[in-house]
Amino acid sequence: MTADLTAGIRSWLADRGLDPDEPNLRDTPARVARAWAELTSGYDQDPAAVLERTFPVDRSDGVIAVTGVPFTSCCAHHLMPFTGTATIAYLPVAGAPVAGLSKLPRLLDIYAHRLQAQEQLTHQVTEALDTYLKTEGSACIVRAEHGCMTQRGIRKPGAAMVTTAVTGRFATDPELRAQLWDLHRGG
Ligand SMILES: Nc1nc2c(ncn2[C@@H]2O[C@H](COP(=O)(O)OP(=O)(O)OP(=O)(O)O)[C@@H](O)[C@H]2O)c(=O)[nH]1
Ligand SMILES: [Zn+2]
Repeated sequence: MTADLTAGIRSWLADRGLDPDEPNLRDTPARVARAWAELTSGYDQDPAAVLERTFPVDRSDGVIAVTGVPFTSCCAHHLMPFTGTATIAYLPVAGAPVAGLSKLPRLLDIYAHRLQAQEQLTHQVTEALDTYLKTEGSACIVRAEHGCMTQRGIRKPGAAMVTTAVTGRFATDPELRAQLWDLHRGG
């Protein structure tokens, strides 16, 4: 599979009228294959394993959030990068064990290292939180710039896509949702 990609890139360079053996291009097919292995490494990782390890806490009945989490992903439509930041939040069932803080960005990174639509990425994060932790709801807000929209096609640098996913009490309680947006804005 990696060999096919390497051969494909080499053939594309040649078709484009370039010399695949010139010094700057000689190792490019192998580099591209390595880069794509990294960009799609999330298919080999299990989100359940990330949230498996939890910790008991005396009180865990408020919103737990991590904000401003930078990420990079790749759009399934054009295979171009999209980059931005996310807010990830959940409301644990009172008294339930909580996940380690770093596990929320780890969860995002697993899904981001798959070929994505931003809406899907956003929902996959909340689905995983609700599936693998005891929550009364979860939320994810993603803001990102898509290379396929900023560097080619319509070419609108600076235009960002914002997507949200809310479940449980975040979906039904307006006060919680307002609190979520305050947290997202850094309040
Ligand atoms: N909803 C959504 N659309 C995306 C995402 N990433 C890329 N796209 C869009 O995918 C669409 C693909 O549209 P097509 O018409 O098949 O492809 P295209 O001719 O390259 O379209 P243009 O980008 O408009 O030039 C484009 O409108 C992209 O902006 C994403 O994460 N979510
Ligand atoms: Zn795209």
